[in-house]
Amino acid sequence: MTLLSSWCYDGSLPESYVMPPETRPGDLIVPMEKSIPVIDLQRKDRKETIQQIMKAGQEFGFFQIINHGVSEDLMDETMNVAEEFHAMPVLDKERECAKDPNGSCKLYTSSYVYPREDVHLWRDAVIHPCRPLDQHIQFWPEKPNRYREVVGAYSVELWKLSCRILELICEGLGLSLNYFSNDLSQVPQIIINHYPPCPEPSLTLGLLKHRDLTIITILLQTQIKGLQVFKDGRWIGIEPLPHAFVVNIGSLLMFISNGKLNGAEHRVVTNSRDARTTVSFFVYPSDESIIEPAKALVNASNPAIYKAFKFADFINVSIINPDDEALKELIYNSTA
Ligand SMILES: O=C(O)CCC(=O)C(=O)O
Ligand SMILES: [Fe+2]
Repeated sequence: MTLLSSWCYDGSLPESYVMPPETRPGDLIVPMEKSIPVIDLQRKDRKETIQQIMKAGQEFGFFQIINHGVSEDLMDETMNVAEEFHAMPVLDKERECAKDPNGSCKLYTSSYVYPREDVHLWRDAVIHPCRPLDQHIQFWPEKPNRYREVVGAYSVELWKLSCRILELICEGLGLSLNYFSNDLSQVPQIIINHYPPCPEPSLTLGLLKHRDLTIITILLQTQIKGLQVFKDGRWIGIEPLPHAFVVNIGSLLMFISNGKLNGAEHRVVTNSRDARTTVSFFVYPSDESIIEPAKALVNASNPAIYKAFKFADFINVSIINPDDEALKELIYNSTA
């Protein structure tokens, strides 16, 4: 396998990474002043916290959380292990990700569909399931040495944090607090993204404009900028805050909330100086889960914007056999 991190340091930007003008990042300096809300989860007033989350979820689809209860040491250790993983030689990374005969741990460059891409993305990634931990941890990398110990502890904490955030969102939406405690949130995955320094950051991207195909995503980043959110027709940079998490609403929660929460579009720009590593916690449903606007949010004056569909069918038309028309047909309720 050719990973970006194994060849990119001495090269110029190959043609296959040059994006068409309309998708290029263009301005690398984007405003931070209107950046996304920062929400303190330790505030005493639960109602206030919920209101802040709902407002941020509607306006930006993104917010940062501080005082979230995950230890700073664990966050730092997780980032260290993530950076060490991507710094290993390609053959080591391949070996460490090949422990599951069913391929649950995936190492790839650009996107899942590299061979089908017109233009490649400037990132490498590893993704694996993390729950229940004892069913998956034996297939995770054993190098760097502390990978399993640290990422295992991290995924347990992030699971708890995701449940807490989803409960606050349920309360904000007026859904029962356990709305997501069934199949809808039971298959989280850890993804470690790595964006090496890029020779031509203005011509390519680490990730194209997208919505996460998740319920929510919780992102750990460092002080190195790169993530941008699309709001009101322009890009806004997400300012790195030490030991904060960036939380975003995924498309599935946009469907379930019948559009009340915004699954915001975002992208990743690269830079020529620093490698950037991020760790995302993707909250996913099981393949068989039915995604649909919550019944409590739909009535005669708020008809369902979206149809009910199986998560696996959504993944199929979004990623496996991407087809825009089939996707629209699957998700939109034409009678609304
Ligand atoms: O690396 C980042 O800043 C964002 C990653 C992301 O958007 C994703 O993994 O879906
Ligand atoms: Fe994303």
